[in-house]
Amino acid sequence: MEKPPRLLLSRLWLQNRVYDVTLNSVVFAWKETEPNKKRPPGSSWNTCKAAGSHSVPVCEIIAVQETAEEVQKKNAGKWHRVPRSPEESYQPPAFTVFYVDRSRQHRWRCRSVTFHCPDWGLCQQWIQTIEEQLFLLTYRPKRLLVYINPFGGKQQGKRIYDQKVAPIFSRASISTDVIVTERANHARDHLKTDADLKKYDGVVCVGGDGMFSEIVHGLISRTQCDSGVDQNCPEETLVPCDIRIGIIPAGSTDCICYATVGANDPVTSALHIIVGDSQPIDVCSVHHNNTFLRYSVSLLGYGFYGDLLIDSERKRWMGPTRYDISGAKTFLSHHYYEGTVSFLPVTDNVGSPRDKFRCRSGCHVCQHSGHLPLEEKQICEQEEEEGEDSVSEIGHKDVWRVIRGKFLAINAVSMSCACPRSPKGLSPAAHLSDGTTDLILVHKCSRVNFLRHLLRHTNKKDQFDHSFVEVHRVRRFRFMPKHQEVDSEVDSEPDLRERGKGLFGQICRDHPACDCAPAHSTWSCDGETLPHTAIQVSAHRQLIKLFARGIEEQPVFEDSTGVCSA
Ligand SMILES: CCCCCCCCCCCCC/C=C/[C@@H](O)[C@H](COP(=O)(O)O)NC(=O)CCCCC
Ligand SMILES: Nc1ncnc2c1ncn2[C@@H]1O[C@H](COP(=O)(O)OP(=O)(O)O)[C@@H](O)[C@H]1O
Ligand SMILES: [Ca+2]
Repeated sequence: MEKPPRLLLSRLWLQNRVYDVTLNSVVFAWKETEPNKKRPPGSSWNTCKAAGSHSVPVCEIIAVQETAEEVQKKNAGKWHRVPRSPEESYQPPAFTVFYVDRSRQHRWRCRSVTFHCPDWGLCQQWIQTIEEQLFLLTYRPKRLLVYINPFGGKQQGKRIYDQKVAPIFSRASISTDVIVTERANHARDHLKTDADLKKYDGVVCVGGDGMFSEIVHGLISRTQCDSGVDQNCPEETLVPCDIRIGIIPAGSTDCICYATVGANDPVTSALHIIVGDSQPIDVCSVHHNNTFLRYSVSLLGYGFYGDLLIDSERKRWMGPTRYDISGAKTFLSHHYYEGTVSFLPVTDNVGSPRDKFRCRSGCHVCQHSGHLPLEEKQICEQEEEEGEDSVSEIGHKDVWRVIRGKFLAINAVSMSCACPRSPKGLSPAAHLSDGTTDLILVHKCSRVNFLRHLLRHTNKKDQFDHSFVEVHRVRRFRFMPKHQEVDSEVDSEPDLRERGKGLFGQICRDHPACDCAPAHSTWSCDGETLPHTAIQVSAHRQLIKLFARGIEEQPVFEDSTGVCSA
């Protein structure tokens, strides 16, 4: 491949060493001319030999600025920067380049490198040329609308934004309008009706998955409303949202951030926003009959995760620990729920949920998964009673399958749902933007087996390799709880049944003589509960876009001598 023409080449100092520094439209690079030797006073700039080199893609440069001469001074026991005094030794004009540096575990850091120039004119020429190249990166955001949930996670959202994110946005010359939310659904309602979205290149959410869900609901509803699309119709093809969303993780699970970037780190996310990354994401719409309920991007869970969520909401004051306490309690209660799951398996997809390869940056499965219209397909229902061999219609395209059974958990995940609690996620091979969701059915089994299954979310073993677990990649599915199969009228109102109270009450649920337990669970949808248990779900391919690029393959680390943290 032909190299792009060089824009600048100069011999400059970096920490008293001499470097050949080059810039073309793709790469900014510096190569030490004589390693491990300081430039002797009065020596020529042109007598040094080539040695170790460093390079940064132009698209990963954050900013360039003229460097005011500063020195580190100790005052009252603390080091701080002060301008050089005229008596201090002469330092030539300098410029600093801020750029993305990859650290461990998919974390990005903003590094800087400062070059001293022999004259003022050359320094200005470098600054101007780099700025011109950055100006050409038109996909980078310049104006952002930021929503901060001050109560998400450990209630650190505001501090995280002010201390870690705002300074890098300002370094990258991004202007922001910041709204600290005052109530639940404040961000959603503002986006739906009030926000002047034309003013912005992106919306940033500082909070957890629940807060992100608010932003998603606001933007999707606004887009459908502007396009005249009826969200209540389950068969509608939804219009994708143009504006990208950035997530600064400050919540309890942070799975959407983790599964799209590979880390729940505010600085990493801020840098992905600044460089203008774009990652399309699938969204599931959830309906009850012809009524729209919610959108789901991460986990739509019935049984274990639904019960866990209900319990954890009462413990919100505990912060993220609430999920561990409620997780243990829900595990002990060991509820199973009867019902019927019908689903439309994907037959034309490149991937499967049992694949060993993962959805990563530039994923070919996501790029090549075609978009099938969602109109009703041929329906051929077959019943598969538990314990019997299932007879499937192999080779038959777009056939609905029906599974009636007793389930400990029914989970639908449109992405892996990797998070710090489960670094590989609920469905490790799920794809961010292939237009499908992975439907995981955990049939009734013993507590010990269920624990084995749960533990596998935290280690390298395959969590689907159990006789009581099945996983299907689907475009659509439906669920009908058993108690509503006979009388579908029951579900015309939201479920308001009283649940068994307390841990003991829940454990008694399996005892036939005890009538204190509910016949159904509650759906948890990205951390919110749904008012109905009978639902229809459709996956919508690439409905929203994030400032992310998918998880990058692990980089090779190299020592960046002469480079310091920003
Ligand atoms: C014995 C060890 C068992 C460990 C099992 C761990 C499996 C964890 C999988 C977690 C998947 C999380 C999917 C994401 C869900 C979020 O949308 C939702 C709301 O998040 P937030 O707004 O940030 O609070 N979080 C949950 O539903 C919590 C799931 C907690 C699981 C322990
Ligand atoms: N100012 C606020 N007061 C109360 N609740 C809020 C506020 N702003 C947002 N929320 C709600 O808080 C819930 C949890 O937010 P989130 O940031 O996801 O934290 P967590 O990850 O801890 O659940 C979301 O459902 C969101 O609607
Ligand atoms: Ca998907």
